[in-house]
Amino acid sequence: MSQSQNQNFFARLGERIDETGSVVCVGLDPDQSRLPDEVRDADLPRWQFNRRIIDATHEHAACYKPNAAFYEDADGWRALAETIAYAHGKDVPVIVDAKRADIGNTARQYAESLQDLDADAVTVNPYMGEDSLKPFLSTGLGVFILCRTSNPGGADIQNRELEAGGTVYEHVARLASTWNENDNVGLVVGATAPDELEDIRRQVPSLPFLVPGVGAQGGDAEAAVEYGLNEDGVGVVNSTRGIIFAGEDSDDWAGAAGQAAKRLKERLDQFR
Ligand SMILES: O=c1ccn([C@@H]2O[C@H](COP(=O)(O)O)[C@@H](O)[C@H]2O)c(=O)[nH]1
Repeated sequence: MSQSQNQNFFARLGERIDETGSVVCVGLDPDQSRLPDEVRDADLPRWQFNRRIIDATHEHAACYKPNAAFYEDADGWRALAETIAYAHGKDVPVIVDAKRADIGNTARQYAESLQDLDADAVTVNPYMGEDSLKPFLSTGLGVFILCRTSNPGGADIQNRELEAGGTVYEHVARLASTWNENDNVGLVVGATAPDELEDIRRQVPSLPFLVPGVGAQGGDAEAAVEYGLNEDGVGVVNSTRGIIFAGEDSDDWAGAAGQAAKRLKERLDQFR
């Protein structure tokens, strides 16, 4: 277990938010078809890209969020491990957006491999129920449970009304509270669903949210801050393509990412 995994994730995240004055979660999804020429021929281009993005953005980053989908090959896993170590060197916690869950025996392997990678937190999918999440909940990892996702189809299942009353996403939010025995549970709630964000915040005032969907997905930044942060001001708002590819056509692509992270921090600050 790393030093960062010894401290409660949300306590550490709260400290980082205080240190930087930022609730920006910078996504690190190094789409290989969009990497600048400068890093394409390097050893581990995704890692070289991330290193430059981290250098340019860390002052404005409450945390980083690499999405596992962009690393799921042999070189990718190495690039992800280097990226996490480098972010830690800058004192920034890392959420691996992996949306994991499985039967307990398999989920244990997922949880162990994320701990080996030195992730600080992970996203998980609640669809398979409590036993599929227990291996994550019982670690030192922060665990963000998908509650109301930002994609257009997020409403298909998550907004369904239950016969017993309330919606599926409300049920997930309530269950998540009961699974929070180790104070390490948060929720993923998209900024593209501001009404649901407000509703979920009312149901669970103390859980921190990871709010994706501002930037490229056009979500509501004000609602993301107003409802994404818990009563202690802990929670983060993610933007990925809007930051890391802000300078896609520029020679100073890393500088442009730094400026985009700073601009988002300042925009979100207006609502804190
Ligand atoms: O509901 C969700 C859950 C996860 N994501 C992930 O966040 C980033 C968003 O990237 P943008 O470029 O800022 O759109 C990406 O990794 C998604 O897979 C999400 O968008 N919505």
